[in-house]
Amino acid sequence: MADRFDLIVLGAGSGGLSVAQRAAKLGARVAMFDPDALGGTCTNRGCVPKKAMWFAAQMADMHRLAADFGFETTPMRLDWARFRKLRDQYITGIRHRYKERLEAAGIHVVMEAARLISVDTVETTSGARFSAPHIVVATGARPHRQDLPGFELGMVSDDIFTLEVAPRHIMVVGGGYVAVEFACVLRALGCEVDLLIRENMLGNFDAELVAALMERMQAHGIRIVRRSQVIAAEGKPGAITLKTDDGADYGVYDALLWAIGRVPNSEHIGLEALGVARDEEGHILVDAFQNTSVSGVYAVGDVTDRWALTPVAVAAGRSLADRLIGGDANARFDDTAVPSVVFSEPPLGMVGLTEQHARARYGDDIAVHTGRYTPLMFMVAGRSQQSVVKIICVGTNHKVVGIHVLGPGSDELLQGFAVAMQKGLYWRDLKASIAIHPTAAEELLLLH
Ligand SMILES: Cc1cc2nc3c(=O)[nH]c(=O)nc-3n(C[C@H](O)[C@H](O)[C@H](O)COP(=O)(O)OP(=O)(O)OC[C@H]3O[C@@H](n4cnc5c(N)ncnc54)[C@H](O)[C@@H]3O)c2cc1C
Ligand SMILES: NC(=O)c1ccc[n+]([C@@H]2O[C@H](COP(=O)([O-])OP(=O)(O)OC[C@H]3O[C@@H](n4cnc5c(N)ncnc54)[C@H](O)[C@@H]3O)[C@@H](O)[C@H]2O)c1
Repeated sequence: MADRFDLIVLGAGSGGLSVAQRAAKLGARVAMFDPDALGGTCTNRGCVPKKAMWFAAQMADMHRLAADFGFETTPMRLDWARFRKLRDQYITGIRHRYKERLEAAGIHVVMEAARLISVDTVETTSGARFSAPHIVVATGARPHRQDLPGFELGMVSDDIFTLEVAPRHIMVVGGGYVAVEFACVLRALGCEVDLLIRENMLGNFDAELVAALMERMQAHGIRIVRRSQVIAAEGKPGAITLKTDDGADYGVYDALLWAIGRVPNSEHIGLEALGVARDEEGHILVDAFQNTSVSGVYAVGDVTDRWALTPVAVAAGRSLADRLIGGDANARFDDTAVPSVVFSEPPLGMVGLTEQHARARYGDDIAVHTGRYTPLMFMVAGRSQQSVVKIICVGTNHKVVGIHVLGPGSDELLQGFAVAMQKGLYWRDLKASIAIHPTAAEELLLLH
C-alpha cells in the first residue's frame, strides 16, 4: 500500500521547494523527495556560492581601483580556505532554514531519490511507495560530461566549490554563463585564465554588448581563444595539456574547467514508460501551465525546456500550486520579460529581446538606442573603461521590447526596468522619468 498525499514533488531545489511550500500553504498534504541537500543547485552548487565568489572578486577589483583613487594599499591575498569556510557556513544556514520551514509547513520530506511507477505513484530507492493525484517533476539538471579522452582530468562547475586552493593557471572550456562567470571571477582572484570558446560567447545576449564584454575580459588579462574545439585532455592532475582541432599548443594548465552546458535529470525516473514527452536533449516538454504530455504529471525548473533560472523555476512552481491546489484555473507565470544577469566583470544584464532577435521578429520596424559612457568612478581614477546601454523599441508608439546593460551596477539596476517592461514600457515613459544623478541607471533615461 502506498501512502497517499495530495501532491508529490520530485526534487527539493528552487522549483520543487516553491511548489511544495505554496501547495502546503494552500492546505495540501505534500510529500517531497530528494537524495541530496535541500536547496538543489542554486543553494548548494550554483547561484549562492557563485555569488559569494563574485563578491570576493569584486572586492579584489575594488582594491585595485582604490589604489588608482590614491589609497595607500598593500597587496591583498584571499585566504581561500577561510573564505570557503565562511561561504559554506552561510549555505549550511540556508539549508537549515529550509528544513525548519518544511517541518513547520507539515511537508513530508524523504531524503531519497524517487521515480514514477505509474501516473499517480512514485517509489523511492528503498522501495517505499507514495501516491497522489498530482506529481511534479522538479529534478533539475547536472553539468554535461562529454565522452572525450581525458575528460576526467578536468572539473565541472560543482567541483569549483570544493577547491581547497585557487588554481594558478586554468583553462575554462565553454562560452555560456558558467564559463564566463568563472573565468571572470577566477581572473579577479589572481588566477591566470584562458577561455576556449567553440562557437559564440553568450549566444542569447545582445551581440554588441557581448563583444564589449569580451574586450573588457581580454583587457583584464583573460586569454580568449575562439572557434576551437577540444579533442582530448592529456597529462595528469595538476599538469594538463589540451589537444584541439586547430592543432595549437596552448601550454600546460594546473586546472581545467568544463563549462559546456547542462543535462536535464529526466532519465531513470519512469518518464519513458509513462510516455512523458521530452526534447532531443531530454528536457521535459511543458505547456504554459507546466502540464506535461501526461495528465497528472507536471514539471518545473531546469528539467523543462524553459529558461534555466532560479526565479523562473520558483514562479513556475508557485503558479502550478495555485492552479492545482488553490483552484485558480488560469494561474501561470508571465515569461514575457524575464530579466537575466551574467555575473561577469563587469556584469551584463538583459531583459526582453536582443537587437538581433528584435530585427528578426520586427524587421525595420525597430529603433535601437545605444549609449557608451565611462562611469564616474573610473573617470576619477583616470581609467577609460566604458559601460554600454541599449534600448530597443518597436512600432510607431515606441514600445520598449529590449533593455541591455553592461557595466558596474547593471546587475542591480535592471530589476526596476524589468518590472516596468512587464507592465508595458514606452520610450516616452523613459523620457518623462526623472533621473537619479549621478548613477549608472540614469544612463538609460539619458539615451537619445
Ligand atoms: C554554477 C551555476 C550558477 C548559477 N547561477 C545562477 C544565478 O546567478 N541566477 C539564477 O537565476 N540561476 C543561476 N543558476 C541556475 C539555477 O541554479 C537553476 O536554474 C535552478 O537551481 C533550477 O532549479 P530546479 O529546482 O529546477 O533544479 P535544481 O535546483 O537542480 O534541483 C533539483 C533537485 O532534484 C533532485 N533530484 C534529482 N533527481 C531526483 C530524483 N529522482 N528524485 C528526487 N529528487 C531528485 C536533485 O538532487 C536536486 O536537489 C546557476 C546554475 C549554476 C550551475
Ligand atoms: N547568472 C545566471 O543567472 C546563471 C549563471 C550560471 C548558469 N545559469 C543558467 O544555467 C544554464 C546553464 O549554464 P551553462 O553555462 O552550463 O550552459 P550554457 O548553455 O549557457 O552554455 C554552454 C556553452 O558550452 C558550449 N559548448 C557546448 N558543448 C561544447 C563542447 N563540446 N565544447 C566546447 N563548448 C561547448 C556552448 O556553445 C555554450 O557556449 C544557463 O543557460 C543559465 O540559464 C544562470
